[in-house]
Amino acid sequence: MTFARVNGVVLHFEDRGDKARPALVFANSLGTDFRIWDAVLDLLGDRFRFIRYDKRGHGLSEATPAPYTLEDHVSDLESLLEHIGATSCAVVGLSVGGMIAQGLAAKRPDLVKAMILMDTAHKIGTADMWNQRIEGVTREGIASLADAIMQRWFTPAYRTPENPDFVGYTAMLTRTTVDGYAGTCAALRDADFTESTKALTLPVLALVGDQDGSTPPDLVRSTAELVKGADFRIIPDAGHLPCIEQPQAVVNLMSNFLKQARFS
Ligand SMILES: O=C(O)CC1=CCC(=O)O1
Repeated sequence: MTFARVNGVVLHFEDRGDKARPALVFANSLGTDFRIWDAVLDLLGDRFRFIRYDKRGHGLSEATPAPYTLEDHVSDLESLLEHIGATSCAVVGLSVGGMIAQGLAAKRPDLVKAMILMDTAHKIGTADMWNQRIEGVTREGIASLADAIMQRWFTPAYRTPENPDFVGYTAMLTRTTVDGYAGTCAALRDADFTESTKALTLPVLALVGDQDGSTPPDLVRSTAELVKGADFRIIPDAGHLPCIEQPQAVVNLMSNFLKQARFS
């Protein structure tokens, strides 16, 4: 396990593989930690340097008091990359992780050379929705929201108590700290990257599960359309976390894109 104090917070991260190889950086969604990328990393093999981390308040990273801003999350990742000496990378961002990717690409075009935006958008949800979520989590705990969240994360076929992976990922969600979860809901509530994402010029691939209940295909398509030349693909039989439900399809699309972007 590796930890570092950067930008005033202790982050848990992994920096795996030959540092001379192209660096792929993975940023997670709300209520998850970096283990959601296990299958994708296994399938990608050893072609890349893999950098993944738990954003503040998630996984084994420190939970500073809520609320957070998207700028906090962006600066955390920027500082972590500086700490480990990564000076050029492609960022793979899922959901709020995709917003972190967009924010970092806008802030540091010298650092982010390509981006894979997975089940994410330039703006996710409404202020009312996030305020209700913050209130629910703070008053009743994350477990009170787990059923509704799981319906957005996974397809009905995956979502059965007989599936040990489903049970495990539910535990991952419910063990997220209240500060981390509510703090990141506040960050999502207050973030709108429409203008900054429109100004991006790097290669972008946008992916989405066909049954994503949080950032549905039309929303992800509208984000891809903001960036000139961005590719948009729908992954069959997946909800909000295709890296878990359909890792091979994700890796096939990622590999083609990274080759075309000359990032492999
Ligand atoms: O909980 C959800 O609806 C899924 C989600 C929204 C933003 C994020 O990162 O995950």
